[in-house]
Amino acid sequence: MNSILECSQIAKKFGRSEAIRNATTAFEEGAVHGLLGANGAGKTTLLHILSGLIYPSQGQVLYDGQQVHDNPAVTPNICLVKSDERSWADYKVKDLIKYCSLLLPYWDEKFAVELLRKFRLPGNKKYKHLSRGMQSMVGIVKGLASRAPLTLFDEPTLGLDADMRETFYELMISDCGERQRTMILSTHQIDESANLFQYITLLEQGVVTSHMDKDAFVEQAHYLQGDTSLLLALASDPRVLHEESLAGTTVLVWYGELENQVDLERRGIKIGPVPLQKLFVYLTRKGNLNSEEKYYGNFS
Ligand SMILES: Nc1ncnc2c1ncn2[C@@H]1O[C@H](COP(=O)(O)OP(=O)(O)OP(=O)(O)O)[C@@H](O)[C@H]1O
Repeated sequence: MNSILECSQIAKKFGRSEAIRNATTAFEEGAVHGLLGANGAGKTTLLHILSGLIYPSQGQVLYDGQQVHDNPAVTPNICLVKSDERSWADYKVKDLIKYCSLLLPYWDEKFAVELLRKFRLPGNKKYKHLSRGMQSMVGIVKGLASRAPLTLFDEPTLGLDADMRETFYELMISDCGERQRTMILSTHQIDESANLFQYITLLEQGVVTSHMDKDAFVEQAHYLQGDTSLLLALASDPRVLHEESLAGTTVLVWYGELENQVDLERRGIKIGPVPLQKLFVYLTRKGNLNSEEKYYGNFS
């Protein structure tokens, strides 16, 4: 698959703190990408940089080989849906939609009206008077009806109920499939959106630690469950992300090649898949443990 968006050696400093550090990655065209990271990992900052909304302190972003920042030839292809649109507060929904239609060159008015009806959004209400979930819906209408070739959603399902989240996922899949749009979506609702993603980008403390095919990413992880005396011999391997033992049985979470799978199974160890959300949690915890001293050292 071709890459439509590439960023190389991106850094972003706010004062003395570094929100993004040396981020280099590329996003495949026509795919749905999941941007995952713990609170404060830098997802919003990275999405704002990728969309051209804010400048990196260092590095560059290329869309289809062209500079994103300060480039009017590229900007119309990109739509960013922020998680929090503070500047929309005093505008009515119908005026915001009108504004989007003027701003976004690929705007599909018919689709926008269909979405407004589907989400039952009241055109005459001001954005600030909408519930949190309804505010998210306005963002979703903007992002989907923009029909922008590259659409970035920052936590688009905040406050949405389960039915509306499912509706959004279905709309997203069908639009991406039919129109070859590229979408990058940051979310903390990993389990339920896991099926959407073809690629996963992992951000840890401002660093892109992984960008890979979602299935390949998940297939690298295994639960190993069985006799403690057998499994504890493996526990010191750096590929072990997590370990817990109870009453003679141990569970290890293994991330990486499992060379001796057949032998382990022969010795009674049960081996199973790790869901994406769990894998994310174990990877994040391990990353945090490794850097704990650096981050909390100032308080001791
Ligand atoms: N305008 C700003 N000024 C100062 N620091 C900022 C600013 N924006 C972000 N940061 C800092 O940059 C880091 C990354 O923040 P960011 O909002 O990008 O993370 P995130 O992954 O989106 O977090 P969350 O999942 O909690 O929304 C945080 O430490 C945050 O405090």
